[in-house]
Amino acid sequence: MRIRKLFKFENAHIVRNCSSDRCKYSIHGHSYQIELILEAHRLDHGQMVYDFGLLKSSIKDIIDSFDHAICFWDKDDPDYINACKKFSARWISLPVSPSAEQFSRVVFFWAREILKQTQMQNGETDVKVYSVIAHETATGYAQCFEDDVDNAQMGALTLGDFEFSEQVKAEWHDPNMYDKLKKGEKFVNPTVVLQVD
Ligand SMILES: Nc1nc2c(c(=O)[nH]1)N=C([C@H](O)[C@H](O)COP(=O)(O)OP(=O)(O)OP(=O)(O)O)CN2
Repeated sequence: MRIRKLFKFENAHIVRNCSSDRCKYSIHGHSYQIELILEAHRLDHGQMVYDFGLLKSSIKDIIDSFDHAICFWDKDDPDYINACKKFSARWISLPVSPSAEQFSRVVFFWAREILKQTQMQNGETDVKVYSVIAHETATGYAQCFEDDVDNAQMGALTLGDFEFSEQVKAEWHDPNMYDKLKKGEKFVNPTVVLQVD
């Protein structure tokens, strides 16, 4: 059984070395839509794969890091990186170039790591990320599966290789969320989700 939750954000980037001229030399933005697809072979006590409300804390926060932010590949020109950091309060440094393909890998990777460290409270036993679809435009998307996340040719993804600006971190429900993730600390699910907007 699979469920799907949609997340949206506005983000700016340059994707170096691609074929599209406008894309590789000019900062431009997209209204992204991210489809997070979870799979389980058993239902929880609420007869759900995973309560949608539980996706509105750490997983939503980390995806929302991209919103109204500029993200850049950490191998880009240092002058460009410094300018991004100087003129945008919200930025994310990525170990991979910000193509739609890499957005789908990065979101899959983060969601997988958070779920792995989540202490479930309502009988969820084998819920995992099945796929992530990153819609970059109304006409183009990239879809990632688990073997893509772990494919070294596509670029290694490790938690320590991402960096978030102070403003991004300050807007999370828990500004220490990413440090907790890196340290392998547990994310304890609430027994009741009070706010569902
Ligand atoms: N496989 C990929 N191809 C392209 C990516 C990408 O991430 N993965 N990204 C871009 C650019 O970011 C570009 O802005 C989007 O390209 P494109 O789909 O050509 O955008 P348009 O709005 O012009 O598309 P229309 O279908 O003409 O509306 C380029 N390629």
